[in-house]
Amino acid sequence: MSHHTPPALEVRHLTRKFGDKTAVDDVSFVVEPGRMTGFVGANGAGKTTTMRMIMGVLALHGGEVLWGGRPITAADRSRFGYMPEERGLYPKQTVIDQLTYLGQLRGMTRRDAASEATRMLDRFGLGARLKDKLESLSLGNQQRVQIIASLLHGPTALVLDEPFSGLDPVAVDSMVDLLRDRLREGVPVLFSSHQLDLVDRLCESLVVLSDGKIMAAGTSEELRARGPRRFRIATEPDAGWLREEPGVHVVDVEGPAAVVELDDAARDRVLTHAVARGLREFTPLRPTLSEIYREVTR
Ligand SMILES: Nc1ncnc2c1ncn2[C@@H]1O[C@H](COP(=O)(O)OP(=O)(O)OP(=O)(O)O)[C@@H](O)[C@H]1O
Repeated sequence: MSHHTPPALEVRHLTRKFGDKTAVDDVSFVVEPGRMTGFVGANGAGKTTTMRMIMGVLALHGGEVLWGGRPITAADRSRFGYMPEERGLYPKQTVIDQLTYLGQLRGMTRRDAASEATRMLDRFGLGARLKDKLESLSLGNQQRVQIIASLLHGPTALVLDEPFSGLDPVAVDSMVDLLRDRLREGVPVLFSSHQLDLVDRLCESLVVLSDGKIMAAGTSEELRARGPRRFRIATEPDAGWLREEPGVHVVDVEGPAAVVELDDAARDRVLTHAVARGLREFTPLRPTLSEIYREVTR
């Protein structure tokens, strides 16, 4: 096989209505290869609907889905890994039979599917539960099996609807390990989540949806560069004077230290004044993705 850039997953002007309501409204974003992209937004923002359209289980009312720059095909989608919101496994079947069967549906041989499923179950701490029925597992463990089902066939892209919900921190970490294997091979990963702290820790890119519309989309760096810049400024004996400075929004001040938002025009002037007042510190702060999320959905 020739070495080529792995494909990106892209949606352009995606639109979906339910009756009078536009659940997804002209949504465009790119999930870059090898990148964990977090998909966040309040309940009902349209994340599940968007993911269903990407996977072709829900018809598009406008826009398109592209894979590697071309309109996506059913064959492309069949190589994706998808974890739908409704978890569709069979409670009465054993874990290993189920995963083997799902692997075969995805074109694996019985033997490959069984050995890969066993390997992944081991990594997920479920090696001893192979022959147990799914319904005898805790919900968190059922969730792990569901995750393995979406990863078993070495998918070319991953679309995961709330994959971490209900997982304990250890399970989250082992899942992230499994995902990183795929990311290293250039697989784009889109996952929705309500857990902003997790998104913060895991994602290089973020897509923020609100009421069906894109509020922000891009890499963490791009999004951080967009908002107002925050600085920590310390001057002796106190930093209260910053409240009087034009172009400065004081977020917090305590004795000699303050956290402020500055526009570029104010920065040099504030620095000059700070030096005149006994400068101790003038440090740019990196907002977390959670802060960016709150900023763009405010
Ligand atoms: N089959 C449907 N019929 C009618 N309305 C629907 C249907 N599916 C979704 N909707 C509506 O579309 C909007 C978006 O729903 P969606 O499930 O995509 O949001 P979400 O961001 O995934 O929310 P959550 O975080 O709660 O899962 C909601 O207002 C929802 O009620």
